[in-house]
Amino acid sequence: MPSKPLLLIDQDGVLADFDQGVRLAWRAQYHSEAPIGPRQHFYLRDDMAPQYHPQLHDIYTRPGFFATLPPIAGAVEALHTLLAHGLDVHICTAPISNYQNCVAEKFMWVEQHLGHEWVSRIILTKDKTWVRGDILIDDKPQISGSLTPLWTQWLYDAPYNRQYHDRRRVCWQDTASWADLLA
Ligand SMILES: Nc1ncnc2c1ncn2[C@H]1C[C@H](O)[C@@H](COP(=O)(O)O)O1
Ligand SMILES: [Mg+2]
Repeated sequence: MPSKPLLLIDQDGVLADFDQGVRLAWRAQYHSEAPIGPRQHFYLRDDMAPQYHPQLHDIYTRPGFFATLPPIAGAVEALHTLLAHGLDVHICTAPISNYQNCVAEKFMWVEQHLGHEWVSRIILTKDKTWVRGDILIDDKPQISGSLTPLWTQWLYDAPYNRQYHDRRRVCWQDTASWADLLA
């Protein structure tokens, strides 16, 4: 690992809690728990029966969904710590194809939770393999794209990726899992 690696940090599932946002929105609208089975797949719809897919889609495409996602525990503090230690930290995030609310709201989320100076650290792309970096911290177990990535992925821990043991695993609250970035 280079002494000061260029870090790419995913947003949904690493900084902003997409799953919890869906659960909260579902509860608020339907006054019941979201009908999500055990989390085994990256995409939430793959852990939900098909009859609920339209309601799920409606939730995550509506205005306000991405802007109001709760932060993942420890994420905001971790990013400030990494920057304070001199690392070159960027937020590398893919918008959904129904981009109308998602794109602006991802920027709003970063400004609200990390501060305005972090907005210029956002890299928005549908294909993360085009982005240069040393390490990409991302919860998605299979990141596809048209290039061979220059970065190495560290898998951000989530229930739906625990069957993967081929990569380093990170969790903000487990400070030992990323402490060597600060060395
Ligand atoms: N768990 C998820 N289910 C459905 N859609 C998801 C999930 N996590 C993220 N997404 C969406 C929302 C994001 O804008 C894009 C890309 O996510 P990323 O964290 O940048 O890979 O997919
Ligand atoms: Mg993600």
